[in-house]
Amino acid sequence: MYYFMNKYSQYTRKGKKGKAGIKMKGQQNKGLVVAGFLVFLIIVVGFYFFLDSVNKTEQTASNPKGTEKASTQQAEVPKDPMTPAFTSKELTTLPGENWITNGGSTFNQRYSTLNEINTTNVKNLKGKWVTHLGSGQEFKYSGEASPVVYNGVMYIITGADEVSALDVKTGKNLWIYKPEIDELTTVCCGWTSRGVAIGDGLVYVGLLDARIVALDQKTGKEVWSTVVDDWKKGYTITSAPLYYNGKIYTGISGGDFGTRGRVTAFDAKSGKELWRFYTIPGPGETGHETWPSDNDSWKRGGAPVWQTPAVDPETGLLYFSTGNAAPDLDGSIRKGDNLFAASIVAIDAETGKYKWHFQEVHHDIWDLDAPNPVVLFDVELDGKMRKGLAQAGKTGWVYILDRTNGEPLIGIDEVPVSQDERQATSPTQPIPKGDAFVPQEVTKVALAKDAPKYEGKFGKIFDPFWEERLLLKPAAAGGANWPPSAYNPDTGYFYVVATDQYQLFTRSEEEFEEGSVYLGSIIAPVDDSPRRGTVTAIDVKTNKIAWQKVWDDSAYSGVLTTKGGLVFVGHNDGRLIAYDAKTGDQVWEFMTDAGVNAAPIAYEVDGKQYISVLVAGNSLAGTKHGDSLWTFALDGTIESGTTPVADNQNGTKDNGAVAATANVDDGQKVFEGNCLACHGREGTGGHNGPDLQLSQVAKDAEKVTERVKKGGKTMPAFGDLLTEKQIKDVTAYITEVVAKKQE
Ligand SMILES: O=C(O)c1cc(C(=O)O)c2c(n1)C(=O)C(=O)c1cc(C(=O)O)[nH]c1-2
Repeated sequence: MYYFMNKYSQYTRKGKKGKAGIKMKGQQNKGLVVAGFLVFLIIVVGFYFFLDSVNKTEQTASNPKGTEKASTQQAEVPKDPMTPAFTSKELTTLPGENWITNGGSTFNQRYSTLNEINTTNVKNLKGKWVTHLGSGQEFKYSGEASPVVYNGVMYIITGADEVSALDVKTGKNLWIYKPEIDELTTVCCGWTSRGVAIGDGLVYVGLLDARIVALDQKTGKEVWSTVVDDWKKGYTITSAPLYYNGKIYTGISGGDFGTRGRVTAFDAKSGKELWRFYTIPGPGETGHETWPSDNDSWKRGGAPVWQTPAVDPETGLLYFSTGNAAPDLDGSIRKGDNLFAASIVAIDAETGKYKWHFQEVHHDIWDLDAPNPVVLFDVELDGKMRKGLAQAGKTGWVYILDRTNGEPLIGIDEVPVSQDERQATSPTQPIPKGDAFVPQEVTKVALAKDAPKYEGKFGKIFDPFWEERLLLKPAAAGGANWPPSAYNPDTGYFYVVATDQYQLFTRSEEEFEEGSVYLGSIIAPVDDSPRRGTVTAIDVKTNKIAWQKVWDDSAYSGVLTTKGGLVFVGHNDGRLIAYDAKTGDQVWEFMTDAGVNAAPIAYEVDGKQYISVLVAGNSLAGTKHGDSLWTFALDGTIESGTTPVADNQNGTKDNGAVAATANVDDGQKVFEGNCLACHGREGTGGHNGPDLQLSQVAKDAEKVTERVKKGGKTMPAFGDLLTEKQIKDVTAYITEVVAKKQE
């Protein structure tokens, strides 16, 4: 690429020739001395500026793996961090030195071939560096991204959609990209991003305002920007894009806003759209007949794709899983199976043409869809190597398929599933043989009567005035939600983090209005019911559980597994934990400074293995927020639990003067920054949070203030996050504006 080329490139190449010519070592060759001097100069001028100067094309040709060492200097010559147009082989190779896609490779296995850190020595693992990314501490931001690393530079995105390039040796920030994003009012599930893609000298980012942008890898400046759809209609991007074969693939979120899901391919160099595959087929396309209602329900039928797809160059297919049909919780106005919602789908990676699908829940009305990324693996079954694909559903089941044709690798039966009689039109559900990793329950209750297993009082955080409701498990949050699973070829186990919790459902009528939440009914957490998390190893040959850890909180981070026989998972309480991949025995833990709600990665620097993870909390999991990128190594010196909490760099905790009177407009801003993700716009219900317009608590200022300060079981306490003035303002907004709307 042109703009990486400059005067230093020739010298660099000469230096490399010198290195390559080890036979020349010791010669008082003038050229070599010049080359050596230049290498020295380059090192002194600094890692980044040196790399700025390298001609990528020539480097790739002369040093494809970037592994040569300087013969004229003790210090190593830094490798070229400018990413080439990665070949499909590079992208499918399981990660070792680098971690170049969101899921480690286009197989999404999140398995590192490094084993320097292993079951024997992991007890010595300590923090090497911690970098505060300077954004993302506000409650509305969730830190869900895995970093990518290429030749010494890491790229990481925060919940504020700010991208940082970090020097992996020191954690030093090389540049930071702060996108210009409008004041968004329709972000369905909070401000978050699950990562970026890299390749061909660019960093590719999906933004919450439904744009996809490419950044210059060395400066962080925007090179191109393409609007995927209109955020005002509810479209948004939270997933990491995928770079493959000169293309960028991205899905789109917004299933709860009556959008039409899709995967779109763009030209990686220009950002030009190449094709789009709608996850709700239009007239004449395969699957359109599964939307028989003659009310155009398919046009706003959801089925978003908010995970990074996987690709297998051998099958030539792009694989991804899909979200809920819309409206999520009212099937009566969208009869039929509603393809391709709650499904695993395979399309031609080059043309975007449909190949096969597997629907996990037909005509889903519970929001038990399929947001967990698909994982590809090869496994020997009955003496034959098979091309497998696994996906962990919100249903609490793992679906294991043959990725060449979408047929189950292990049996899956169609069985009737309990659905509400008014809404169901197709009451069957594919249930895999094997073990579900969270118990299944869909229980109908009338008011607070006879809820099996759950003995608590309903509606602790809101008043029980609904006439009819259902108690469900798993809840809409899962089962397995977005936190990515991993596959370890050494153990043959598929590792899943999941949540086992109840949820209340009640029916309400809802008209479609463009750009507004379109759920169809209401779901809400059950404040005093038990919530557990599970970390589960599933044997892909049998679909049976090999081991399982049960936590007393949700497990909401994602998984890294390694050749060192380890499984790393983050905990809501701030710990990063390592288990023995084979036995599930806990072998290490380390306390960081906020909720660990993102999947860790592994890579190598100067022959030493590092583990990195974004530690920034999650609004839906209700964990403590932060803005740190933590990196661990065997020679690290930072002790567990010793790093101070980062200063809040976004000013929400200003401890400023408390104004005498509350300001409703200011309260609205506080609400939109902190409450909207769960409670929805104007409090009408979002994800996990009840509809405040129906709430009795929301009418009472004292109770609102108390709830905001102290939180409830599933609602976090904001007492430490907001100032007194902000709490007053938001109380005024809720009681004077939101709750009044019900009258
Ligand atoms: O339907 C959608 O488009 C959509 C998008 C997202 C998202 O993009 O974050 C979530 C969900 N649904 C969802 O159902 C859900 O439980 C969820 C949890 C989270 C999160 O960030 O923790 N996002 C989302």
